[in-house]
Amino acid sequence: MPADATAPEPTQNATDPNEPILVADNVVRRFGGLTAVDVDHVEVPRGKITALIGPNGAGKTTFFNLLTGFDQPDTGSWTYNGHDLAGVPAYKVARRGMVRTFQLTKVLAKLSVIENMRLAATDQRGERFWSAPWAALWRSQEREVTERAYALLERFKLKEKADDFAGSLSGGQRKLLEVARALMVDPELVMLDEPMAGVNPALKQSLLGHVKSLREDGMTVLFVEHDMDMVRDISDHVIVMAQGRIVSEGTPDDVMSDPKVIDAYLGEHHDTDITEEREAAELAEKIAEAGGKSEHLEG
Ligand SMILES: Nc1ncnc2c1ncn2[C@@H]1O[C@H](COP(=O)(O)OP(=O)(O)OP(=O)(O)O)[C@@H](O)[C@H]1O
Repeated sequence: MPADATAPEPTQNATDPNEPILVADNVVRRFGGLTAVDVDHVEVPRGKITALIGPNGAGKTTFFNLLTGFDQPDTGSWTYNGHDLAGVPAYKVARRGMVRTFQLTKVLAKLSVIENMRLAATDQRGERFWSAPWAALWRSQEREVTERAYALLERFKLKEKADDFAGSLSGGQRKLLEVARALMVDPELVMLDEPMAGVNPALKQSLLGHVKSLREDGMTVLFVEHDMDMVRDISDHVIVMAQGRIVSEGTPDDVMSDPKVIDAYLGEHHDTDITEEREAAELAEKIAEAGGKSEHLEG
């Protein structure tokens, strides 16, 4: 047992600010006859906010799951800070400083907010934390975890809710809690899965501010999102997936004016019902509008 069992695994040495933090090559994931992910090459720039967008079923969540060790690809490799991550289990990926958020589950909803925070630290430290035989060491580690948890709850304006059940929080507050939980391990790369889903307009601005503050604190953010306003507002870089592949990349303005992106949103729905087709058309319109809006602002 090493002296400091709770210390994050050593972060890797390739931290040149100009080097991408994450690089993936030839990552393929099939479900039976369906190829959900087929990414030839993609890079996530360090210290920036990158959005991963695409129509429903494009493979975004599956790709997230693969990168973070929650699923295994059929083929492919990817590196984080220059080190191979293929085959590394999710808790070790988190220990190395790459964490992702999830929707809260029922079990977590029945725990208090502070318990959720504390659990995030222990989850990601792995079982050996709890099997440590030294009670004194435990206690001091627990104290540190609790202090960190309260400090983060304060930052995310959730301190008053510390003893409430997580299930009693609003959708937006749960999203804040998810981000706060992710920060328990002091990550370098934070991956957010649809942070705006279920968030009311009042909390949206606050959440946007928090995501931007992660970048100000030197973290890299990669997020999956359908909310095009958020994508346009805060992304430095946008990666677009459709049918498992990367179809476009660039600044928000670049991708939102890329005909391949509009096609991707419309094309997915040629054979589907009229409601889905209308939704896709509206989304494509929103992308076009958002692109136009930013051109207008810049002009
Ligand atoms: N466990 C699974 N078994 C079978 N098919 C799956 C599984 N997970 C995902 N898929 C399929 O893989 C494709 C990609 O799904 P995925 O959820 O990654 O897309 P997405 O871009 O995240 O979509 P959304 O924006 O709707 O969340 C879809 O066709 C989906 O039905």
